[in-house]
Amino acid sequence: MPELVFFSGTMDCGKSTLALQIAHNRSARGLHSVIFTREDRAGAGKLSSRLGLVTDAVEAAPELDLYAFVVEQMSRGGKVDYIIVDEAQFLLTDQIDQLARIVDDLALDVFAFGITTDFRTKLFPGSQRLIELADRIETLQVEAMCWCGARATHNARTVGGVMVVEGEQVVVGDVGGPEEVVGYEVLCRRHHRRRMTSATARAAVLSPDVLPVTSG
Ligand SMILES: Nc1ncnc2c1ncn2[C@@H]1O[C@H](COP(=O)(O)OP(=O)(O)O)[C@@H](O)[C@H]1O
Ligand SMILES: Cc1cn([C@H]2C[C@H](O)[C@@H](COP(=O)(O)O)O2)c(=O)[nH]c1=O
Repeated sequence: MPELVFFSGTMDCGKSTLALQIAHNRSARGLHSVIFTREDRAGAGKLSSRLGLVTDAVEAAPELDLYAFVVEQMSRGGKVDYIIVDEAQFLLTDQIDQLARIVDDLALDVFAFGITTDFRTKLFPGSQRLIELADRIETLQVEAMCWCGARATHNARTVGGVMVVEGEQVVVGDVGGPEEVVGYEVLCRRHHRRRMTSATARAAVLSPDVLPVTSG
């Protein structure tokens, strides 16, 4: 049975790498994919992994009907065996419904990859719809780690290394960049709740505790 599978995890846990591996293994056996992505860091129409691999993809802009796009490809004689979608959290809920229709009406597997929650721990609409519709949800096995060594489960947005909780839901960016710019850091829930990034934890260790001064 064809399936809609949602591979989810934090940022930097290997989702795009796995998407590229699935595409590689299947294309080595003569299977043809349509690869959709949206707002990849490498630019429009690219699916890139931090391991340095990159492939061309179809930019799933908000106005693109993914079901109609695949039907069009097939009706022109294009061979389509399965679909890959990266950065699926950025898709509109209607576009996730179109993916489910691709599975059900065109009998194609759809492998969607994305983060579930934003920097405020709220579900992205695209991810919420995937959780609602997917046949299967897979958590990636390579654990991203918090600075404390625990499994990272949440994505923090940082400015100058300090976690922020205000701002637009979508700001394309990366982990591990220079601290002065807007970036991201993956944290365990405990440290996300305490807004403790690696930079603020370091600063806390360096500054001696200030004892309360009592008079008299
Ligand atoms: N220099 C490196 N050597 C080995 N593995 C790396 C290196 N840089 C990144 N990675 C691996 O790549 C993963 C990120 O892969 P990527 O597919 O870009 O993640 P995602 O799409 O989930 O954000 C990291 O978790 C790490 O396992
Ligand atoms: C948490 C969070 C992330 N983003 C952006 C940042 C990146 O461009 C992508 C995630 O890509 P990855 O391949 O999984 O690292 O999402 C965002 O726009 N808003 C957020 O809250």
